[in-house]
Amino acid sequence: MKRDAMKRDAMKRDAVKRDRKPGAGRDRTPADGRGRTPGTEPGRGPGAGRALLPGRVRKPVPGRRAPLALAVPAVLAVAFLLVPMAGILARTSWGELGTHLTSDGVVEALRISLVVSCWALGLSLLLGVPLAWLLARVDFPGKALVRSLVLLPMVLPPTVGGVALLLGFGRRGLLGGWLESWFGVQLPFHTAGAVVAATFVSMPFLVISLEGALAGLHARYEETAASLGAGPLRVFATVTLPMVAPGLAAGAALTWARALGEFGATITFAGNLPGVTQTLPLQVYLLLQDSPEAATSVSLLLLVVAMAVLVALRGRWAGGGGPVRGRTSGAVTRTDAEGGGVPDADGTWPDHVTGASAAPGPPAPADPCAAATAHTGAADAGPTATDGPGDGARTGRWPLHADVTGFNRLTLEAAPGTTIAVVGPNGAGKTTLLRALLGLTPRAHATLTLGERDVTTLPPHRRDVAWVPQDGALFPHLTALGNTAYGLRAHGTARAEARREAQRWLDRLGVGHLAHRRPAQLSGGQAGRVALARALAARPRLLLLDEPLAALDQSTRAHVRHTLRRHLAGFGGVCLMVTHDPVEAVSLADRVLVLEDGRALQDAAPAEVARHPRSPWVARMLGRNAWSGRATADGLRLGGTGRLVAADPLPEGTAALAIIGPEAVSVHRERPSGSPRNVWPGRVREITALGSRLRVLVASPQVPDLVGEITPQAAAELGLAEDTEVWVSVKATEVTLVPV
Ligand SMILES: Nc1ncnc2c1ncn2[C@@H]1O[C@H](COP(=O)(O)OP(=O)(O)OP(=O)(O)O)[C@@H](O)[C@H]1O
Repeated sequence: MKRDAMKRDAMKRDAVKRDRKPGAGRDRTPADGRGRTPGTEPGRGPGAGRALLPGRVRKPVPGRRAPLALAVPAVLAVAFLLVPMAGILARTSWGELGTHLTSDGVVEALRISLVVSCWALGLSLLLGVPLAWLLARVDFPGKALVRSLVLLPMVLPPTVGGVALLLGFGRRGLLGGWLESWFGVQLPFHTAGAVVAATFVSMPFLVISLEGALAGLHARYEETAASLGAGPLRVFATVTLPMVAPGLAAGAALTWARALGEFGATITFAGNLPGVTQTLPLQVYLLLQDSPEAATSVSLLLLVVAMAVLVALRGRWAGGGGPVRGRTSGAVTRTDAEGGGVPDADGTWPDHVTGASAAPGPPAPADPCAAATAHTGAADAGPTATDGPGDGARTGRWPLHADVTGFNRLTLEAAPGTTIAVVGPNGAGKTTLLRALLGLTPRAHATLTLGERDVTTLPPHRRDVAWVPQDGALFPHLTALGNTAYGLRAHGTARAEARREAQRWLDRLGVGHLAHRRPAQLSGGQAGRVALARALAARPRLLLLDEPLAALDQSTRAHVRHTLRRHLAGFGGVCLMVTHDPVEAVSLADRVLVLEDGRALQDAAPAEVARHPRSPWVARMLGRNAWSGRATADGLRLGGTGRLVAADPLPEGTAALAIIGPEAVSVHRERPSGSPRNVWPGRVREITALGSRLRVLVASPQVPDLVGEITPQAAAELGLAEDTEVWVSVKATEVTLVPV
């Protein structure tokens, strides 16, 4: 009964809260890399990387006219760039173009150029991709210096670069002699030397472009993939690379184009040997002396290639980091799955990547608990299983024990199947607690045992702890089905079976018909359900939900809450669910854990928390008035002169909270006579609708603000409006005192 009453309360409160809540994309701290527009993380990464991504520039305001003082120099700048290009076009001998471009020398130089630029691109990818990842993802001493070093060849005069290469890799260079005597490798005057020179000059384009893209890709995509069971390399291949594909493609194209046009470093380091190191730019230089028309023709060729690359890149630069919600086509270039170890859009990687057999596995159990058990069997057979005999894993039930230190300081014990709502004000440490349990933050450390298995020292992908971050973090390059199958594939389920089971999960969550849509084509609520399906399908032993229903509208919220309750009921692990929503806390949780400053202020059943909230924040979250003070013989002395009479006083001097339900507050136009012991004058500050009732906020000079709840009819009869002078009263029997 009490619980029902509390739910009703909470529902009302929920409606008010919804009005206040800005919704899914609400502001959050970027701490630990969370809570931003999906896919992007402003403020991180090198400015240089961003500078190479003109597509990120804010759209111009339509109809805005440029001030003359800016327009004139801008036009001059364009003209300055255009005139030399126009010069090439104007002076080209079009009749002889074919002859010039097919002469032996030019064809040979073109061949060398293509060989050199393709090798330079290959080398840049091989070395530059890991370097970009390191710069974007890892903090290490001297990082700024390394980044400057990477960028140096872009600003260094190429001839100086060539000299530097000579002194490093030339015959008398630091490494040159050693390279020659040990490996017989000579770089100067060899094509390999031209490749080295071109790589030296062009690799920075790849690194900064990719670093910018990686820095813009929010880490939670990779973290979520890890929580679904994917190891670091798999995460890199199946999430990171596909999501930064536009940035990588842009960087690769620029790198290739720059290598194709390389001149200064090549001639200084590798020389100008026809058929060996003489590339097209060197050929242009030579032709300029003997045959200026031919030089113009070859220049035109290089100009056209460079222009073609830039035109082809137009719009793709914008990809940079992760795709932004709502951007549909072209934002993410899917890397082909065939043989590449990259998932297809539906989700799943070729079996050779997962090591799973192509044969369909056993049919998936119909309910999640059974599914979890089935998975456990597989996991236990694997090399990571450390469960001892008699482990709950065999029965698919995993109690939780966690000792958390650092920012959070608490011990958590929970029986299998327990759902704990984690509540607390902003900054209380809710998300930090989840991240500590995942092993994702250095800010708090959790000693974690799930079943008999101590996972404390295991990396996130081997903990069997699934995480649904606040915005779901669906992988934008995969369909809903692909997202849901991700964890199954990471755990080695064969492709066909993973897809079948993923489809079943989507069906259960009511989004089966959207299986082939990508996240950008889903509404917030649909995406939330897919994120839940994905986490549940991964068959975790501990499920972490960070405000799972926050993005949903009221009716969807009710539906998904119902579905979630059903699935959580069959779940053999523990579920921790961060929420600001009292309805969620009350209707889904067996326990409510109240955090404040990283500590557990209260950990009790929802009804108990509602009856005796130990913090004003929780009381208010549950829609109740909460005043703190010190117990007196007949009630509570509030700060200042305020007094409150309670029917069940606490020992005098006890620090306590007085909890008053809004329905217990009566509002009058005249001072009431009769039984109420608590009567104060006040003024209506605000009236808000809450379902079929009104909440009236009254400010009083004698006590803290008080919220009362009345019917619209009563409000009309009292003639209430903002600023109306009123009296409020509360019976002593309606005041609950809770020691804090
Ligand atoms: N990476 C970080 N570096 C430094 N401080 C951080 C980091 N992440 C979080 N914090 C701080 O730790 C405290 C707890 O943050 P946390 O995100 O866990 O709170 P929360 O309870 O989840 O808050 P909210 O309700 O706003 O999501 C806050 O004071 C926050 O500013």
